[in-house]
Amino acid sequence: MSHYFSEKPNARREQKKHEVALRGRSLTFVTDAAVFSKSGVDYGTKVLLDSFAFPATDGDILDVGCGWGPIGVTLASEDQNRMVWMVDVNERAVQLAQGNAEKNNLQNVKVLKSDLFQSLKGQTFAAILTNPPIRAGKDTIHTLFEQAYDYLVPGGELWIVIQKKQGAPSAKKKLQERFKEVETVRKDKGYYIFRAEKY
Ligand SMILES: C[S@@+](CC[C@H](N)C(=O)[O-])C[C@H]1O[C@@H](n2cnc3c(N)ncnc32)[C@H](O)[C@@H]1O
Repeated sequence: MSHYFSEKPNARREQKKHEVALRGRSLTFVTDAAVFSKSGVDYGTKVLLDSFAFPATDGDILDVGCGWGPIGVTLASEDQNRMVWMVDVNERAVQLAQGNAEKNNLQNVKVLKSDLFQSLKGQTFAAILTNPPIRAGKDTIHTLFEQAYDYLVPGGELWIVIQKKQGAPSAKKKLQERFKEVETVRKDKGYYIFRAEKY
């Protein structure tokens, strides 16, 4: 069986085009088999996008585990003066996110294959967003939180969506060990949005 987070999915191709409205913008995306939420925008991703506010701090934005790119493409389209980075360990996701940035005529996007932050050494970000790879396990999620802290500028913000049943309360505790302030921005149908600010 091919999981959505395999590095080199070998599932058959099943490309589909979607016209979607996100944060009031009409965007075009292509999805494919073996990439997370291939049939359209995940509900948690939509709640995260609807909740997000760009930080006051200047600087780049990062979408970790970008999948086919709904988070990064939407934010790059909204603020074309910021560079938006998208990374995923799944090569098919990286190709789709790159193609989706191009389909929406975006110049301010960088898409890289990366295991968490590995391909991002030396970069810093004003905001990091993630609909995290829960299926990769708790260790990966905790590493993601810890490394996100290191890659944020002072005052930078990590935004995450996580379902209550997937361990939202323990994720919040973990974030509070490291970040100055952890705010529950929204709770919607069991999806929690957390905003964690770096000291
Ligand atoms: C829940 S999905 C979210 C996808 C997309 N951001 C969205 O909102 O539809 C999590 C993503 O994390 C990716 N992923 C899993 N392990 C990863 C890792 N170690 N480094 C980077 N990305 C990873 C998966 O391939 C998947 O695309």
